[in-house]
Amino acid sequence: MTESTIKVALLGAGTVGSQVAKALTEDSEELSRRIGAVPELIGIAVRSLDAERDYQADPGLYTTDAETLIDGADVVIELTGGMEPARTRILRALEQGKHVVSGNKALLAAHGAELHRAAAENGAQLSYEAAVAGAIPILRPLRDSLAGDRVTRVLGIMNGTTNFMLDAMDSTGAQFDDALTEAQNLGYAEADPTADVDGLDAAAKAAIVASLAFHSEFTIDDVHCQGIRDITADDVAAAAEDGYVIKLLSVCELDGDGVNIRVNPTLIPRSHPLASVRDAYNAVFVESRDAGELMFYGPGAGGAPTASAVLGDFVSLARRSVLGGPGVPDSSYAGLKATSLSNVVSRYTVGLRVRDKLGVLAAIANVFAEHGVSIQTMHQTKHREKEDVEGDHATIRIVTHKTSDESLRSTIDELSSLTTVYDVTSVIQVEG
Ligand SMILES: NC(=O)c1ccc[n+]([C@@H]2O[C@H](COP(=O)([O-])OP(=O)(O)OC[C@H]3O[C@@H](n4cnc5c(N)ncnc54)[C@H](O)[C@@H]3O)[C@@H](O)[C@H]2O)c1
Ligand SMILES: N[C@@H](CCO)C(=O)O
Ligand code: NA
Repeated sequence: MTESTIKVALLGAGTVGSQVAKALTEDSEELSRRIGAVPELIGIAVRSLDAERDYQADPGLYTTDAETLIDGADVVIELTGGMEPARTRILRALEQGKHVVSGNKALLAAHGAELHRAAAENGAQLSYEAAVAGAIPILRPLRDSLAGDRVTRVLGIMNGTTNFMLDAMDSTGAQFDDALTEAQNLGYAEADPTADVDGLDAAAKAAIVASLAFHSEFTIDDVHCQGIRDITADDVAAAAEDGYVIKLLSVCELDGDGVNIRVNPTLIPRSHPLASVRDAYNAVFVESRDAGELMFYGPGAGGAPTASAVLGDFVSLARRSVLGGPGVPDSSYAGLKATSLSNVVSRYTVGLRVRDKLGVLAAIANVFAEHGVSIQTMHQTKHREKEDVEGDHATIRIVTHKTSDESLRSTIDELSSLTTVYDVTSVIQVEG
């Protein structure tokens, strides 16, 4: 019996694309057995034919003509990143009924609805497990395994770069910029790492997760997002002193008739399971009505781990294609809307640099009280030599009881206007 072939076009040969090219080349026989057809890598679209790559495939496979490559394929694997030309190329493939695997969370979080529609209209499959939490299977569990349950909340660490950086700052006292450079060298960061640092990568993932978990359409614009750019070595050290680590947390939860989706740095007690998520690992908790609490943990970034998720999608859709089945479109029947932060309550830690004189603490405590924000602990952590301010000054750290985002914001606004407060050095949520 002659086996059929599945023609694969790979777009991009960077950190992840190289590893996918390697697996498609070296594991072809094993993949054939799993699929029931022979995967044939027919070409790799690149920007430059003679760039250095982590894996060098057959030189004849590289091409700068992505469109012709797509037109001759059965399956297109997009690993170039960014909006264009990735969007146009994926649409071109889907409109011809070709199946697509992508790891492009930025694109999915901006144009997911359009891509899903194109897939459904043309009987094509669109899979993107690699887009969220790297190697960790999280999208397939949300789409398939939990399809009969009701998810109420998803939260976790969904960006490897910032987790790597915060972990390095916590465990070795590394500086922000050095930790970022190392994360880039290890292949964790996006081509433009500001997407990682400013929380946009985690926000894109949160929008994708929320869409699948709550059967609705969310984009990155629905996510309240704060990155880690303002987190200093002092913040990390102060958190450590109090028994906390700082993590960039993503939360998607039912909020009345809608869904609240947010990303922000958060203090986590060292005893909390999320505190032990180190390096570029990710962890995602899913809470649902019937299953209760589920935890997914593993490598959230990096070439080979992410290639694992890409190949999982590829084998899965290729097998379905061999069996003759159409794709299973994502459902967005629920149509839930994103909510504002007004109902979100949390504890916060607030760092202040103040003039060190009689009555300052009382004045600060009074501002919190006026806005109905209850203080749990308040201490003067350090005296510093004067640098940019006149006279003695002190660093104050306050931890609040649970309060609304709105009350906290108005408290911070008023504190900032006090002449005795030089600056508000940090405002970070506290979990647990
Ligand atoms: N690196 C990771 O850990 C990781 C994890 C999950 C998802 N992703 C996603 O996977 C995708 C690829 O990530 P990466 O880390 O491999 O990025 P990368 O920057 O290492 O590789 C992208 C490659 O695509 C090439 N490219 C860009 N535009 C192109 C075009 N128009 N035509 C042909 N080639 C083009 C670039 O030259 C580069 O070689 C991105 O969408 C990224 O968000 C990456
Ligand atoms: N830049 C991303 C890659 C994985 O999606 C991260 O650091 O998590
Ligand atoms: Na994943």
